Amino acid sequence: MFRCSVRLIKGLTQITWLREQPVLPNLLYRRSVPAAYLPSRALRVTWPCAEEVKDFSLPNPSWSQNMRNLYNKYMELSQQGSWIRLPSYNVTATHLIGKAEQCPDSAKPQVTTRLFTRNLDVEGLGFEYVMFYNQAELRTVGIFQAGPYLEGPIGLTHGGAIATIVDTTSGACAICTLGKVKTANLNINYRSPITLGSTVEVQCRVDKIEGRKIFMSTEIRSADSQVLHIEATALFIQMKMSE
Ligand SMILES: CCCCCCCCCC(=O)SCCNC(=O)CCNC(=O)[C@H](O)C(C)(C)COP(=O)(O)OP(=O)(O)OC[C@H]1O[C@@H](n2cnc3c(N)ncnc32)[C@H](O)[C@@H]1OP(=O)(O)O
Repeated sequence: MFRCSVRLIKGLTQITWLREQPVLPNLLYRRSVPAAYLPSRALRVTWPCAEEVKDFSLPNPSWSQNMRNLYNKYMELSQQGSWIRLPSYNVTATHLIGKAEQCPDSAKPQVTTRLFTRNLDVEGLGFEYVMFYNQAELRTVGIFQAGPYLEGPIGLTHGGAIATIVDTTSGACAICTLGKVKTANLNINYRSPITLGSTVEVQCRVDKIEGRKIFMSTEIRSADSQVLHIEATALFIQMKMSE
């Protein structure tokens, strides 16, 4: 599936054409697990292909009412077909292999890495978020609730944690649009602080695509849209076929 996605993507520069491409093959393309991500023998973490693999972008008891309201809004839009909820796991390789696919025996040793934004075992302490992708408009929306372990200034969210959410939400949009990418550049204007525990809406869109470069812009606003917290731009580079 990965080779197929790469073939489809190769040489494409027209946004209009990209709008017609399927989302999930880009997100869930299959590839072998790189040696660098395979485990040391000292640590043991459950392999993500286990049946009970958890999707972290579903509601949990730590979610605020604002978070639930925004989630319900985009779930309703998803049912109408314009948006798709992006599943989220705590090991990056799970996204690459896909939940439904069988683990190759060679990849079964226990993975020791965790996705940075999903590295806490207790719900609500760190990053609580869910992302939706709109394929027709090449946009993602992230609904983000900042937990108490993301503190920077007293009672406020750390700027690095905010940068992480910008990178993650705009990166997810770039991946859904072009396939595997890396962040090359991230610029953030912090307009007003995000209080710990509050819920905000992260709006990302593709500005343009030039060859392997995809330019994104992001705004973070309060749940009621009244307060502008962040304005950001990012550049992602599509990975080469050999990577
Ligand atoms: C599973 C769920 C995940 C959710 C999403 C998470 C997203 C998170 C993504 C990340 O955080 S990635 C980790 C942080 N990023 C890195 O570690 C990247 C480190 N840098 C690199 O690996 C390389 O520099 C990079 C891949 C970005 C580019 O190297 P390449 O060899 O592939 O590209 P090349 O140097 O050939 O440049 C290709 C084009 O991009 C341009 N370019 C590259 N870096 C640039 C830069 N920094 N600024 C502006 N332009 C840049 C370059 O000029 C050129 O333009 P032209 O095609 O017009 O000539």
